[in-house]
Order: sequence, then C-alpha cells, then structure tokens
Amino acid sequence: MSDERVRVALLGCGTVGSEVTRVLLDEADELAARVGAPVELAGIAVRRPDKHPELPQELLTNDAGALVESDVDIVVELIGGIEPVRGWLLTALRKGRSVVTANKALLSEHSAELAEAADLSGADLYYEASVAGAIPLLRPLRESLAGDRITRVMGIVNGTTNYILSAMDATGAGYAETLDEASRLGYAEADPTADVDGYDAASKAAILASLAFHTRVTASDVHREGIAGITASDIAAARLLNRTVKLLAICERVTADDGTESVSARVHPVMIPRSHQLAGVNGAFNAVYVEADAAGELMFYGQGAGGAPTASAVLGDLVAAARNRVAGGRGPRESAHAALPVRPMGQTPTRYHISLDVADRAGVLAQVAQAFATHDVSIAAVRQRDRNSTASLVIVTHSAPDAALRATVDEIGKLDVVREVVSVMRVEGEDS
Ligand SMILES: NC(=O)c1ccc[n+]([C@@H]2O[C@H](COP(=O)([O-])OP(=O)(O)OC[C@H]3O[C@@H](n4cnc5c(N)ncnc54)[C@H](O)[C@@H]3O)[C@@H](O)[C@H]2O)c1
Ligand SMILES: N[C@@H](CCO)C(=O)O
Ligand code: NA
Repeated sequence: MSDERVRVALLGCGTVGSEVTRVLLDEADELAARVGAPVELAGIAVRRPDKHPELPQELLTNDAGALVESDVDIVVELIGGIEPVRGWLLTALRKGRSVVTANKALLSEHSAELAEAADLSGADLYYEASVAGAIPLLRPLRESLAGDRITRVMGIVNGTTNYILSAMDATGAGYAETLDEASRLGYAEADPTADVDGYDAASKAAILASLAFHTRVTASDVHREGIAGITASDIAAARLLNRTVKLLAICERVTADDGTESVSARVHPVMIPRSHQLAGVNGAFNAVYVEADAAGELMFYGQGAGGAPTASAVLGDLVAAARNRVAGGRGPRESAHAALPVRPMGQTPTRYHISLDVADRAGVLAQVAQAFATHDVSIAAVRQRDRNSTASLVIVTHSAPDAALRATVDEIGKLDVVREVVSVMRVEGEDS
C-alpha cells in the first residue's frame, strides 16, 4: 500500500453526504485496501457547523470555496444546484483536483465546460450517482458499451414521481400526501417541483443522451412534461386498457430516410401495458433499457434515489478517482465527437391514446375520424362504450409526428360532438 494519502474534500452533508461521510469514517481501512492508499477526509463543508454535533468538529467548515482551494486530491460535491457549486468545481478541476458529483442539474447544463477544465489539468470527472442513483449505468455507457452503437435508452429515472404514480395507481392515494412521503424518505429534490415537473428526469435524459450518442445534449434540448397534470381520469383510462402510467425518459438515435442521424430526448408521462417490464418498477426504484446494435437489449434496475443507495454510486466513483491518483492514469474523458443535431419534439414519431366523451348519435365517429385523416394520423384501435346520451371513445393511434398528433387533439377538442377530452397520453409498448 502507498504511504501517500488521498485527501478528500466533501461539499454538503445532507441526505447523500451524511451517508458518504459515515462510510468514509467507518470503513476507512476497507476503502484504503481497495484504493491502495489511505483515503483521508480532509474537510466537510456544511452550511451551519453548529447543526452537526454528530460529525468530527475539526473537519467542519462553512467555507466550501476555501476547502476546494486547500490541499486536497478529490472534491466530492453533494450540495446540488448550479451556483455557486459550478464555480467551485471549475476551480477544483482547473487546479487538477478530481471531482465526484451527484449533481445532474449542473452536469446537464455545464458538462462541456467542466469536461474541458478536467481535460486541461488531467483531472477526473465522475458522476455515476447523478442518474439512477445506485444503479451502475453511466459507467456501462461510458466504458462497457464504448465499442457498440447505442440506438435507444429508455426508462424510469425519477424515484419521486415513480413513487407518486405507483401509489396513485395502487391505492388511489392523493398526490400531495404521496409527495410529502417521498420527501420524508429522502427521494425528492430540495425543491420537489424539480421532480414533479420533470426537470430532474430531463437533466438525467440529457446526461444519458450525451453519453449514449457521443453528443452534447443539454437539459434545454430535452422535451419535458411532468406529472402535475396527471389526474385520476388518466389513471382510470389507463386501467381500462390494462395499462399503467409511468414518467419515462426516452433518448433515441433517429435515422431519417436520407440516412442522416439526429437525437431525440424527451421526458413525459406514458401509458404502458401492465405486462411491460417497466410497469412492475414501483416506488423509488428506477429501471433503464439500453438498446445497442451488437449487445441487443440490456436492462438496468435498482434503487434510483435515497441516501444510502446514492452514496454507493458516489463511493464507487470516489474509489475509481482515488485509484487513478495512486496508480496514475485517468478515467474516461468526455466523448462528444458525433455532435448529432437534436430533433425537435414536433418531428419525433410518437403514438397517442385519446379518451373522449362524445354525443351518442349518427356521424360522430366519422367526424372524429376525419380530424385524424386531416392530419395524416392513422388510427390503430377504437373502442366505444355507451352511457345514456353520451358515448365514451378510446382511440389509440399508430406512430405519427408528435406535432400532427397534437394538432389532431386540438381539432377534436373543438368539435361540437365532443363533450369532453377525458385523457390524452402517449403510449409505448404493444398490448399482449
Ligand atoms: N437524495 C437523493 O436520492 C439523490 C439521488 C441522486 C442524486 N442526488 C443529488 O445529490 C445532491 C445532494 O442531494 P441530497 O438529497 O443529499 O440534498 P440535501 O438537500 O439533503 O443536502 C444538500 C446539503 O447541502 C448543504 N448546503 C447547501 N449549501 C451549502 C453550502 N454553501 N456549503 C455547504 N453546504 C451547503 C445543505 O445544507 C444540505 O445539507 C444533489 O445534487 C441531488 O440532486 C440526490
Ligand atoms: N429526486 C431524485 C433523486 C435521485 O436522483 C429522484 O426522485 O429520483
Ligand atoms: Na447511477
């Protein structure tokens, strides 16, 4: 074992940081054996040192900037958000300190400048915990699949919304009470609207698309819809079709007829059949499918949120960065050489489920069908149920550009014969 110590600065000691601290202090010998040198916690930046009587007081500081500037080898950032963290991590990387972070908000907007700073100094930048918590997913994309051609990455990447949707589906539980419970369990972001409105999942989709397609994709490139608009009617409509509702991140390599390639990245609620493997992913669990030319279909499943699971991914990165310090060498650099354009959502092929209450009289179905024909949207299935003077129509379309599907829904909503558009949602997967 090397005598040289690997000195670690920890920024933030909340849900994830406290678990990382516990392992660093309690498992120091084990970590040293794995790294090949002692891993020393040089300091912990917290907002209020007096609020942390449980931590070794000599390690605490409220000056994260000074800790980053001090004589450390690796900075582990578990504060979250963009500023002031971005400045601290750029400083760390420029000074040659390796960075380990769980901060998807920052990476999905600023990974290019962080990667460039890391390249200039030869430091490592690791962020496995930023997507799908404990699940090893970024390392497989960056390393194991580096020789393959990935065509699709699709999955459940937000534990908070999955927890809420699972509860709504299973028990009809209310939205607010379920969100409170997700926060209490440590799944939700400091501002849970980041989860509920899909920002967190969109950040993760940007990171996944960037790695899968060797292209810089930022969160603002990702089409984003959250779950705040999901109603009991949507859940009931899904149930009638033997489907359930999940918030999915979908990243695809799209090849046009002329062979040119682009990237589509989106986050939105989706109805999937109950027989679909993602339908059985409940609570704060995440699951991500990866499709690649040679590997075929791969599935990654596990705990996507929570202090201990996320700390597992952080510590794995910390060991990797520490090993590089001891043995020399670097982890994988940013790979963005493909630089594919991002396809706008309107041009992305999707399929819709539309549930309507319509007047129960002759010619209604023809008017509704005409709206689909006008926008060149082909219908895959129609189901009608009568209720007194109203009929309920459930329509599932074939794949069409999302803009055409939206225009169809708008037009249907304006028809006199349509009493109510009960539920509109995209669908994935075939009914068995
Ligand atoms: N909780 C999870 O399940 C989870 C999972 C994956 C990734 N993440 C990410 O991990 C990071 C941390 O998440 P968390 O859940 O532990 O958040 P948290 O809010 O529990 O912890 C963040 C801590 O940082 C502290 N902090 C804020 N400003 C500070 C400053 N200037 N100096 C020092 N400390 C400061 C806060 O007081 C808080 O204790 C975020 O980027 C989050 O997105 C969290
Ligand atoms: N708030 C995030 C934490 C994990 O990144 C979630 O609910 O999935
Ligand atoms: Na992960």
